[in-house]
Amino acid sequence: MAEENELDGYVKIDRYNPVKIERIASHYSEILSDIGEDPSREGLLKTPERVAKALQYLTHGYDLKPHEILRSAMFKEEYSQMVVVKDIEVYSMCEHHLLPFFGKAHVAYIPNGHIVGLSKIPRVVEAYSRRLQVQERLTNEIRDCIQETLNPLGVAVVIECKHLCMSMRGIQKQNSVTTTSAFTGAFANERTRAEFLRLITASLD
Ligand SMILES: Nc1nc2c(ncn2[C@@H]2O[C@H](COP(=O)(O)OP(=O)(O)OP(=O)(O)O)[C@@H](O)[C@H]2O)c(=O)[nH]1
Ligand SMILES: [Zn+2]
Repeated sequence: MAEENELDGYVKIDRYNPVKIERIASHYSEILSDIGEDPSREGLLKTPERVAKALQYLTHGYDLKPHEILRSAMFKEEYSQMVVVKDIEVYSMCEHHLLPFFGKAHVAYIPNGHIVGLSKIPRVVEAYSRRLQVQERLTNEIRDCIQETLNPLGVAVVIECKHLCMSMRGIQKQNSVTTTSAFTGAFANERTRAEFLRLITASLD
């Protein structure tokens, strides 16, 4: 079982649950046979176990507690301008095909007496993206977690992703990007939302 630190909701993801690994691996051994492969050939001998570990890693967000992650680093501060963390890499798996979708998340909030340790925002993105997801729910869950924990004046989340289920199979559109967004509070205001959108499209150079 992944080992949990009760204090901050983090989980050591280098520890695998051996019982689950064995079970998942045995399912994958059958899947290999079902697709016409020979699971006993040399190159595939360790594949079921590798896939089981990869899958456990790719879904380790279920073991994380994003609200606690945020609560572990909240600081009283009178800063009341927009805080934006942009270009956060996202790697998730679509719940319909178990294929990856990946891209970037941009997150902003307007503090209301408290700020949060900056690294905790990408950690929240990780906690929700390392699960089976649809992009819309991922977007809303990140927004809700920040709103519920930090109680800021507003939260904004924009996610842009490519879905492999739309490029390497199915409709096979290689370049389509899906954008989702979710806002609360002050971001209902058109000017505030426009400032956020300007900041996430601005470049540092
Ligand atoms: N809204 C939403 N849809 C998604 C996401 N990821 C995958 N999908 C879609 O989920 C849908 C599942 O539709 P189905 O018709 O049941 O599955 P399918 O026959 O494999 O569909 P195709 O992909 O069109 O071949 C597809 O349209 C996918 O593009 C996501 O994050 N959000
Ligand atoms: Zn899909």
